[in-house]
Amino acid sequence: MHHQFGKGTSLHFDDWRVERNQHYLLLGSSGSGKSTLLHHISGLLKPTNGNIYLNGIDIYSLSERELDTFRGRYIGIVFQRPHLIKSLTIGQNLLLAQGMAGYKSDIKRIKEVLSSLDIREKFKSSTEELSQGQLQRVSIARAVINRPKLLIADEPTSSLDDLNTESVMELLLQQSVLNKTTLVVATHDQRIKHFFTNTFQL
Ligand SMILES: Nc1ncnc2c1ncn2[C@@H]1O[C@H](COP(=O)(O)OP(=O)(O)OP(=O)(O)O)[C@@H](O)[C@H]1O
Repeated sequence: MHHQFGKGTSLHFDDWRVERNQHYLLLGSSGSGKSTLLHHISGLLKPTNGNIYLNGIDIYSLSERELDTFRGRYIGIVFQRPHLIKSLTIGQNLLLAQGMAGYKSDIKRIKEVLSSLDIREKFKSSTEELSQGQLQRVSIARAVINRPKLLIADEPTSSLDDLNTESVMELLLQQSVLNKTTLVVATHDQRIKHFFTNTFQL
């Protein structure tokens, strides 16, 4: 696969096959193209050449609208920062994620996911009432709420101390097992290497 940014950087990626329910670490130094590749596989950036198949579907053959729904249903993304909507409660943020994927509201599911992340009591709280660690849990909750096939995390630990790094990694692995989701974590953080047997080096 290949990506060309205008007349600037040209990136080449070897073929990468990701097996269902496995955990993968995407490693590469700064500028090697980790975020670009994550954008490709998240359905956010069409590669200049090459295809991305998820569940047998060539995702960039979908219309923009179909791809939006597909992404909401099958791909969960944990960004470095939570990106929650401040004017909504935690519960409402998760309801929105269900709606965006074309699903009906399922409050039982929301409470179940919040419980599994130990923040069930924050359902009615506003985002300002939560600590950074709790917000990161909400962001993991939002990523798994629709039981995606693929859970992607971009540098989830680079700004965390050692203790929080361990705990976020344990949560991501636990949630991927609980929701039967393939996990892909991109990082240059050597501290989390030992959590993975599968690595893809850029
Ligand atoms: N929108 C863009 N326009 C032009 N060049 C870009 C664009 N996005 C990324 N690049 C270039 O592509 C290369 C890869 O960038 P990318 O962000 O994918 O790397 P990365 O491995 O995620 O880096 P980091 O670990 O520093 O976040 C870099 O040289 C970057 O300058």
